[in-house]
Amino acid sequence: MADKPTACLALADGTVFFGQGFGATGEVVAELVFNTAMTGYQEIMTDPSYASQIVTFTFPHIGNTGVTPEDDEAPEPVASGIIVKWDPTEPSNWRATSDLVEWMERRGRIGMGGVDTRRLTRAIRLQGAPHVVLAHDPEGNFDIAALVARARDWKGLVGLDLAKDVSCAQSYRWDQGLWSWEKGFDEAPERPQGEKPFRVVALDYGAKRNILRSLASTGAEVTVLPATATAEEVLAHDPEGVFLSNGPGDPAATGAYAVPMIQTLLARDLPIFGICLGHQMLALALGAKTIKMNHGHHGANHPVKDIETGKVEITSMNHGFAVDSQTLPAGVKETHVSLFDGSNCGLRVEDRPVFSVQYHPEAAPGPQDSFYLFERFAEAMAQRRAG
Ligand SMILES: NC(=O)CC[C@H](N)C(=O)O
Repeated sequence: MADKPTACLALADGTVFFGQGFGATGEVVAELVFNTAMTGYQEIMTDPSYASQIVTFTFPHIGNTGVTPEDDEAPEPVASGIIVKWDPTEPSNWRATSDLVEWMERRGRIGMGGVDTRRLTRAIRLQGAPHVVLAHDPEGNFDIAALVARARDWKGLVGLDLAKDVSCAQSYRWDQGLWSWEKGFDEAPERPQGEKPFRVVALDYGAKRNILRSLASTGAEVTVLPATATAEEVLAHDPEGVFLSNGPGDPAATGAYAVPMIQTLLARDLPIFGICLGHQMLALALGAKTIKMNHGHHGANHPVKDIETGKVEITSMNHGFAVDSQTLPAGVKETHVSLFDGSNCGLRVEDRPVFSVQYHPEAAPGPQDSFYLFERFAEAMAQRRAG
């Protein structure tokens, strides 16, 4: 590390970490979380669910595969910043079109290297995801007291509705490729001759692209609607299935629009599938409650048990809120639990094709054990078609 630190991370409790800044300069206030994935930093940074969060990576080598537009989960990085063990290295990857530092600089995202990320991760685990300010100044001038005060004054994610901010402005038809566990990118799904694709409406609360690709690859024609779309607007597309996406912020803060919209849809006989924020909002619409977790789950190696089959899936995770399984009403079954802490990871409505999971079956990055959930959704639509 050079002599004078050029980046500074101030926690609301007064703890300060110094390091070398890279990417954009300036300062940003956010919640700090740690992510344990070994690869996929670009997908993580562009996952819209990371709005108002800074990610510290526990894996030490971040940046060494560069960046490529193919790996963007959204048009821009959404995470407010990143903290890494050491400065990103020169990329060594035939797919790379740019390096991480330049990419972050052009897109206004602050990075800090040279940090003891193990110590930082322990601090997050002990005190819960802290409110922080990350500052990068090439001159190394920091007003520490002011940074700590700003972190302390920030209200945090509880009660914060961010889904409608990161959602698309207008509805559109997904036509940007496919992805499937068996075929990888961009191979057309094989559908029986003459069979029409399923009409799926996907509500965009901050949807990752690989979710939309995965839906399309199971034979769906996906129409994406903005977060604030009403039930009437959804039903005007005559959907055969409705998908509720992942997204940032507090699920309970979407009560003004998403939850009542989902309740109206639940009165119809429609397959509904939700992921992450979509799972939490579906639970709220069914009458359950959500809670803020201590430090959440962020990584690509989280074991989850399917209670009904006993099978364990290794999953990709990114959430700081969770459904309180004690509050699931009669007729709603818990289907999956985290083997790390027993928290709720899935639900289904008994005798109806309505289900959701807390984790990310589309991976990006992560293991692909859970892709079967997209097939389950397609199967539910096929059954509905068959009458
Ligand atoms: N990935 C997501 O959809 C995250 C959902 C929600 N914002 C949470 O942190 O729990």
